[in-house]
Amino acid sequence: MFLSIDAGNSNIVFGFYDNGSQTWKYEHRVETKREVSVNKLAKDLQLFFLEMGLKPIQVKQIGISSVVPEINRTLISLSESFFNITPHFINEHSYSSVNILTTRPAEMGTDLMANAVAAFEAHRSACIIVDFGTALTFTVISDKGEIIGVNIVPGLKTALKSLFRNTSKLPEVKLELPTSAIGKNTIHSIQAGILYGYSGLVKGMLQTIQQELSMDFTIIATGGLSEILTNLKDTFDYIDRNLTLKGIKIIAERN
Ligand SMILES: Nc1ncnc2c1ncn2[C@@H]1O[C@H](COP(=O)(O)OP(=O)(O)O)[C@@H](O)[C@H]1O
Ligand SMILES: CC(C)(COP(=O)(O)O)[C@@H](O)C(=O)NCCC(=O)O
Ligand SMILES: [K+]
Repeated sequence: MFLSIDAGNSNIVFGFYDNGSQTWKYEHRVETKREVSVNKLAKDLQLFFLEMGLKPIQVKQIGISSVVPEINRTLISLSESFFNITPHFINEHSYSSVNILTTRPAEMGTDLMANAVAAFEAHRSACIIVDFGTALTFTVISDKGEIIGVNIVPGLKTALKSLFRNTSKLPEVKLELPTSAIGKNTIHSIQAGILYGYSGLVKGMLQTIQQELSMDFTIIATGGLSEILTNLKDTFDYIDRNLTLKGIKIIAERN
């Protein structure tokens, strides 16, 4: 099995690709804690392996993308101690063949790079990837697979949490699309505001980008919150929750 580790600002995702069935057969998610120890992660994984009837020796290769530098060392140590494998830790040198048309290519999140590589590998067309994570990001890729640019907005949950934290009377609500965009009580008002507001943001951003470049793109959604805005299902050509895991595997295997 190949193990992709995708360390995001909210979750560390361990995705296991089974070569036999050619599927992402197992997935384990843990909350991202900046202070986490190797031991704690190893114990979590051990329990997961026990539940799934897996053994560490079944993992033959590991690729890691992290946008949380505080835990990089921990993830590398975990790969070495739990799996006895030196992982491919993705950095800006891992994808030197990809043309990045931004002014500071090294700054770009390796998760966004992984998304871009996986999307272009699958579709071979100009794409925009909308990643619904802690941040909501739009990554624009040309029909030659070049990274044209990125757009970063607070994610749905991040916006909601910030509203809750910065007000006295507003509660943290469930991220569920209400039937009406006009709120009739506080909870409904927040849900309508965040969910219909973000639907408009996503549609508007995609339209603005496509107009600016005078071309159409294949639109791919990914990330933990990619299925919350159910009213956007016609806006996306594809929803692929495993896009980042796939990209990590492709990049690691090329290196
Ligand atoms: N299946 C799910 N259903 C609802 N919320 C989810 C699901 N998966 C992840 N989330 C939440 O979505 C948010 C973004 O998750 P994720 O895409 O993993 O973020 P990141 O990549 O920034 O760590 C987090 O708050 C996470 O708890
Ligand atoms: C934009 C991000 C915060 C997204 O992270 P996530 O929401 O997946 O946790 C991450 O890709 C990042 O820290 N990027 C570095 C800045 C950049 O991509 O330009
Ligand atoms: K992510």
